Amino acid sequence: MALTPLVYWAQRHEEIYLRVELTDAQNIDVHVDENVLHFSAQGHGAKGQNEYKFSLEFLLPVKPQVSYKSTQRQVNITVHKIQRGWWEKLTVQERKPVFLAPDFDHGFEGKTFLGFSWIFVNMTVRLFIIGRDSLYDTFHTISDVMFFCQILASVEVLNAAFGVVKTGVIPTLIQMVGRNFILFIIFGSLEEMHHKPVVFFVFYLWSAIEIFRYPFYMLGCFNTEWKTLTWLRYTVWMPLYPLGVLAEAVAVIQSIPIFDESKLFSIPLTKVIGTSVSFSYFLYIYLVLMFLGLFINFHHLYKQRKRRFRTKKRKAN
Ligand SMILES: CCCCCCCCCCCCC/C=C/C(=O)SCCNC(=O)CCNC(=O)[C@H](O)C(C)(C)COP(=O)(O)OP(=O)(O)OC[C@H]1O[C@@H](n2cnc3c(N)ncnc32)[C@H](O)[C@@H]1OP(=O)(O)O
Repeated sequence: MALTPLVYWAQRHEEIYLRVELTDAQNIDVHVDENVLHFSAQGHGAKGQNEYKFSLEFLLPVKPQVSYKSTQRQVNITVHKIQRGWWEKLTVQERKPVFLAPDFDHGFEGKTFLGFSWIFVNMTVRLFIIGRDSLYDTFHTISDVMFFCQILASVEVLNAAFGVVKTGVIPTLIQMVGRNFILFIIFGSLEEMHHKPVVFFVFYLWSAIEIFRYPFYMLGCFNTEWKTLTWLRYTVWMPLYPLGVLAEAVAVIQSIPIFDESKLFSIPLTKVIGTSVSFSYFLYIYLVLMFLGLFINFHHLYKQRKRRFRTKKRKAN
């Protein structure tokens, strides 16, 4: 007897993603006929090894060509919308089919937002309660969550590279490389940096922008906009980005004598010469790259801001 598998769904403006919970699926047949997706396969699902089937009639027109990929754990199906836009639900039926559920795996923005909010609130509260002393132990109290958030945020580069979101790969890459370099190399590898107040300024400036940016993306996923939030997302970076890069530059400069002394990451030259090239030479080059990166991303964000507010004005007319 054919059973129904569990199906999770998510959407982007141009695509629908279905994740069918079937392990080792075989004899897979997926096709769209008159806007109805038909799926059948043999595999191991919620009711053991069996034949599983389902059909879904989409809310709005989709292209008849579907693509799918079967992994050991699931079958991933991608369907392309004919018209770009956000659907309020997936199917035409009034009631959602029982086997269908939203796929929250696509919502990394939510987790990253929670992480950065925790950082921002925690640092603010500690500053009010402990005062200046809180500047000296930011790394010990915050770094684990910051590592987690930054690793999650690195997904943004993949999203940009695979065209999941409409954003440039280069600005996203600059942002990711820039932050991870400071977090993992400058702060992460040098214990001497952990108690410096600069850690507080870097973490505070990073998280201050993200508490506006991620909710803005999250609302975008639901095709919703809150004007004040949009304004904040496209304005707050103006003072924060240069200040953030300045704080990062201070961290790099403070780390140079430590790298020189410890010889960490220095490149040993041959025994005949008997010396090594200090990592600090790379850091001097990096300082120049930082301001180049700042210029590229400042220009990018300025263009995004103009595009966003120009489109809004045009829509309003
Ligand atoms: C090549 C390597 C070289 C290495 C050199 C290294 C040098 C490094 C130097 C630079 C160091 C910088 C380190 C960083 C410091 C700081 O962060 S300081 C603190 C302040 N920081 C900021 O203000 C920057 C914040 N960051 C950003 O804004 C982004 O990361 C960005 C990449 C710089 C720009 O974002 P972008 O996505 O391009 O712009 P948006 O307008 O926001 O988005 C475009 C559209 O895409 C949609 N979208 C994007 N992401 C998502 C998502 N996750 N989910 C859903 N949708 C998303 C977004 O909604 C937009 O769509 P539309 O609304 O339809 O336009």
